[in-house]
Amino acid sequence: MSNRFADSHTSHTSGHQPHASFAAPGQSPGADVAVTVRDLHVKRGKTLVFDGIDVDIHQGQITGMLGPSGCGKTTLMRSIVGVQKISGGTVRVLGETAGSRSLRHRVAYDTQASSVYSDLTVRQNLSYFARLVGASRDEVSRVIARVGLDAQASQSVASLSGGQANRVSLGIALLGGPEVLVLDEPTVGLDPILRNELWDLFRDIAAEGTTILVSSHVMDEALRCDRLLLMREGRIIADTTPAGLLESTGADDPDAAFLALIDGADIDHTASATTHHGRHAKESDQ
Ligand SMILES: Nc1ncnc2c1ncn2[C@@H]1O[C@H](COP(=O)(O)OP(=O)(O)OP(=O)(O)O)[C@@H](O)[C@H]1O
Repeated sequence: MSNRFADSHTSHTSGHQPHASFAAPGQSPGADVAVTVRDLHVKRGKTLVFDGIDVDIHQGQITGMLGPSGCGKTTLMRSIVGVQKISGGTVRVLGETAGSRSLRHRVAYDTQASSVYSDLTVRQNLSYFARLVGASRDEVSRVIARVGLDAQASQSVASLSGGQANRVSLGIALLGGPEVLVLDEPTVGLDPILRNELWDLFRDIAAEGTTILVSSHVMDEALRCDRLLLMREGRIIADTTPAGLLESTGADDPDAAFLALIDGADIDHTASATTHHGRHAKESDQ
């Protein structure tokens, strides 16, 4: 069975509600920030994934989270959605603590591994999840059209192409019109044409005011984002824009830019490790 599941959804009636805005570093005061992460520490098993990271995600933008496998993209997404146990710091989403009950219907999460029922049709899948979130039958039809699956609505998910199946999963996350949409590698395994189609859809959804956080390790997808968080080994090595990334590194393409950043980050990492080390040494001296 294909495994995709949208963990939480916005209720149809909640709409886009006003929320507190935060001034983010490098942003003008009053700029709307949907997600604020401060000094986040996360340990998973024996792995210290984050040792104090700060992130801001701006409202109504597509923020891409890119970095090699294991750098912490899923862990950061899980922290934002509120399903990750954190050992320190704060994660605020739409002015509330991540994972708060009040966010359950305002934040949708499309994980890498979840549960679309492959033996059910597209409409049956959407209808099932719509019942869970209290979305209407009309909304199911609207979402099916939104993700371009009208012609496949009566087909079983098992009979769909990979790109179509991904759109079922995205449709489930869209039920209820979430204000924040967190998508973990939604284009993985898709050919460039299908990836392009899906990114066009993300762009349309963001244009309606939805904040989208999307992870990928395909660097060319970076160019489709408004904002980029580039990660490596549990650190944010750049919080930038596509143009800023190319400009600051002088690279012609995002792959080369990322490699250039890694070179620079290795220097930063040494500096930051020294700082941490120094602080810890001082603390242990006390
Ligand atoms: N359940 C777990 N127990 C122990 N360590 C874990 C667990 N889940 C993840 N990790 C470790 O945490 C780190 C970050 O993993 P994470 O899944 O967030 O990375 P990622 O960037 O999303 O990777 P990918 O692109 O492969 O999905 C990795 O070193 C991983 O091995």
